[in-house]
Amino acid sequence: MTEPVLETRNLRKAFGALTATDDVSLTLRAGEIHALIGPNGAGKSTLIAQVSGALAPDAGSVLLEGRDVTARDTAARARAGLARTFQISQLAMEDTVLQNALLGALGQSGRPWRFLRPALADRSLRDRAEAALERADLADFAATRTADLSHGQRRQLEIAVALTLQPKAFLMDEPMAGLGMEGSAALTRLLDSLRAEAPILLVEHDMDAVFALADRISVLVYGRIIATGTVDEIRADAAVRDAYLGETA
Ligand SMILES: Nc1ncnc2c1ncn2[C@@H]1O[C@H](COP(=O)(O)OP(=O)(O)OP(=O)(O)O)[C@@H](O)[C@H]1O
Repeated sequence: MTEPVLETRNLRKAFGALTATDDVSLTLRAGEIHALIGPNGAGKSTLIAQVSGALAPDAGSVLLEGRDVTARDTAARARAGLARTFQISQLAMEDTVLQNALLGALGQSGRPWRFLRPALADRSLRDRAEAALERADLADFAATRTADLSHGQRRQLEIAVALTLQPKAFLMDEPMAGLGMEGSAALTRLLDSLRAEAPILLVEHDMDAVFALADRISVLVYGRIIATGTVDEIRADAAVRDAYLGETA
């Protein structure tokens, strides 16, 4: 089997007496959506924070394309191709959709942000930002003020901003949260097609979305992975049903 795009090995993080992630090893392979599910407080956000570099593990490592990035900070991991979308929006609400996408492209080019105005005239940056908007189904909204987008469109814009980094892997923490049926359906379609460009490690409570999208699911309970498998395998797993899925499966 080819090398995973992203891998965690034996990640451990404790907060005082509480072990929030306990010896977590998982892989993200090219072309897949790997969903991470589990009850509230299971350690999902703590795990994502260690993968992104926001939180240093007590033990274990994170590998991107086989390279150990555990010592690198979030900015260095982002430059290396790890794209994260956030639970709390990082978008500049008064700027247009295109300006937000340009900020992403500009961030990757390493130029200082105060050069946004010249950047609007920079053909290569503009092309990259416009291509990302097109990819996220937002080409028609380039000139729209970001605050005027629907909730779901803002999520699409966050993904467009991440796409300007030309990522090797996505980390997504509850992208469906707060979306209505229409927004969830649009985002599900987008994620479904994105996996071909870069695999997605997806933390998500919306089980309809997880079951529709995931190639593999890992179930985290009290900081430990109790099962990893396909949708069918996870739905049929007695321990998972007891610990988490209950009647929803
Ligand atoms: N900075 C911190 N200091 C102390 N305890 C923390 C800290 N961050 C998280 N925890 C604890 O670690 C455990 C795991 O939390 P985490 O937020 O990772 O879970 P989660 O699976 O993401 O939950 P949710 O689904 O509610 O987002 C929880 O018991 C939480 O209270």
